[in-house]
Amino acid sequence: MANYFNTLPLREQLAQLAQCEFMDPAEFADGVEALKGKKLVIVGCGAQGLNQGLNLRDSGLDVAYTLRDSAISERRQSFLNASENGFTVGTYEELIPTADVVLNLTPDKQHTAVVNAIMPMMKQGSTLAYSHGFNIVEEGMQVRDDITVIMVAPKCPGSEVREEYKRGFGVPTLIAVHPENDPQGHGLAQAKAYAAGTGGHRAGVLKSSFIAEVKSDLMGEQTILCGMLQTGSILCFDKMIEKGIDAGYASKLIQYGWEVVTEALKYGGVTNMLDRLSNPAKVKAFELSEELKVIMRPLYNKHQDDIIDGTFSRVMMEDWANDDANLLKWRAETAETNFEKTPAGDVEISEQEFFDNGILMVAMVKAGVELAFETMTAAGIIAESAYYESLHETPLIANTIARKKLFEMNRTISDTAEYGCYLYNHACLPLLQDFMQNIDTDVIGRGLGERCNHVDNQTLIAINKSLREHPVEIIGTKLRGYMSAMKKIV
Ligand SMILES: NC(=O)C1=CN([C@@H]2O[C@H](COP(=O)(O)OP(=O)(O)OC[C@H]3O[C@@H](n4cnc5c(N)ncnc54)[C@H](OP(=O)(O)O)[C@@H]3O)[C@@H](O)[C@H]2O)C=CC1
Ligand SMILES: CC(=O)[C@](C)(O)C(=O)O
Ligand SMILES: [Mg+2]
Ligand SMILES: [Mg+2]
Repeated sequence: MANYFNTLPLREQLAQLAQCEFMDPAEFADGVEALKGKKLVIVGCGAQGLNQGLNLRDSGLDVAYTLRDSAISERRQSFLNASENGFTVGTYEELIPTADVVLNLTPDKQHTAVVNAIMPMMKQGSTLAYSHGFNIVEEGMQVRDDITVIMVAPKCPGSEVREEYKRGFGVPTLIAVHPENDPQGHGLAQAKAYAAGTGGHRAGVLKSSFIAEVKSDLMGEQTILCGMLQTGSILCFDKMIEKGIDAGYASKLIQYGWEVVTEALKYGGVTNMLDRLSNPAKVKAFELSEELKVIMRPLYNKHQDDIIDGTFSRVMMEDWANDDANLLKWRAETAETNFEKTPAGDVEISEQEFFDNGILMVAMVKAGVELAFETMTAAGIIAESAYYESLHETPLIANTIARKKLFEMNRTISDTAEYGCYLYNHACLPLLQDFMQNIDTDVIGRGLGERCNHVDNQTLIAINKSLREHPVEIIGTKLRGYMSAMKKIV
């Protein structure tokens, strides 16, 4: 198999990257009807598998799980996830031949093996569904001609797919039909029904392509969503300890701070996040963010370039072939960081204090969101897709850090995302060393205090204009307008 994207002429590559159409909520008027009475069999019951299955069942669909024999015989967590939630669990032989739709929710690294194992058992005219296009786009998986191939990709960690559904909302979702596999022409109807079943249609659905989803998802997860939050956590914590801030306070400010400051993003974009600061703090956060964007832009470009030309996938797949040696090593190293090893203190931090004492965190989020958005759109990704993959998903990732720090984030995201997050972290830590030399507790840990309350009007006017006119804010205002059912988290 070869990288599918790299086999296409540039004309087709650009066309596929640009596939992105915001779907009017009216297009989901039929809800899950296209899948009603169909047998949905999910392969894998992990982050996406369990949470999507719970939502699909609550939406009235017939859902069962098929797991590899060892998961069942050893009663592994995936077996417990499915059985303890009352789902039928069976082997491939028992369930795949009965399935109308097989949802492949196993780790990307396992997709080729899994699809090769289940495809011979899939009935004529059935459907194979993915939640990330890696196997099709980066590995070039060839699926039997009679099988419909679709994708329903939540722009969100598995845990929050369920939490937002339970709140009566959902998460932005990209859907696609693989152009090489839509023999009955019902791929889109099934993808729409699947998206409605997960609740994605309440937040917003983009009619995308496997290529557009992969090339944006890999970029968002490696940079702003996971890489920036990991690097920012480590740098901000170590700086506060160096400057004598209480370790428990520093740990809590970061662990919960990302969630608090990015919740402001969710409701009102970067503008609202900075508006939560005092004017002197806003000016400081803007200046730090501009400095960070200059330093980090080459790194964001490199990540996007390596994703587009397949270098990232090739390097990661070499680690897959080496039994995940680097992934496991980097996971263990992350666990040994001071931030991860320091429990959050039993100290009260008000919502506003997270902003006032976390100016650098606000600056990092602003820089990461804008850089990721700018880099994705420069690579041909459409603004709506880039928005969901940068600004909107950041608070959803921050929710996982609030639960159990970087451990929980890296446990909840896919192994693909985790691998890319570590690549970014290893490059960004040294990149920001000089920048961090000039950082003090006024922007992380203690805040500006009252000594600084003068702001030049022209400067503030220019900053407010710049914030409001960034393209991520323009498209964000439009897309958040469709999210009337969005619920508060903090
Ligand atoms: N994690 C996330 O938040 C997101 C993930 N995705 C995509 O969703 C898909 C699933 O990812 P995710 O939910 O993170 O995966 P997880 O690692 O959380 O779960 C994987 C599941 O697959 C099973 N599994 C692992 N290896 C095999 C194998 N060789 N054969 C059969 N089953 C296997 C595991 O069970 P056991 O090992 O017990 O057999 C487990 O149940 C991926 O394509 C990912 O890119 C998309 C958006 C977000
Ligand atoms: C959660 C999500 O959207 C990621 C980061 O893309 C993933 O886990 O692969
Ligand atoms: Mg993603
Ligand atoms: Mg991903």
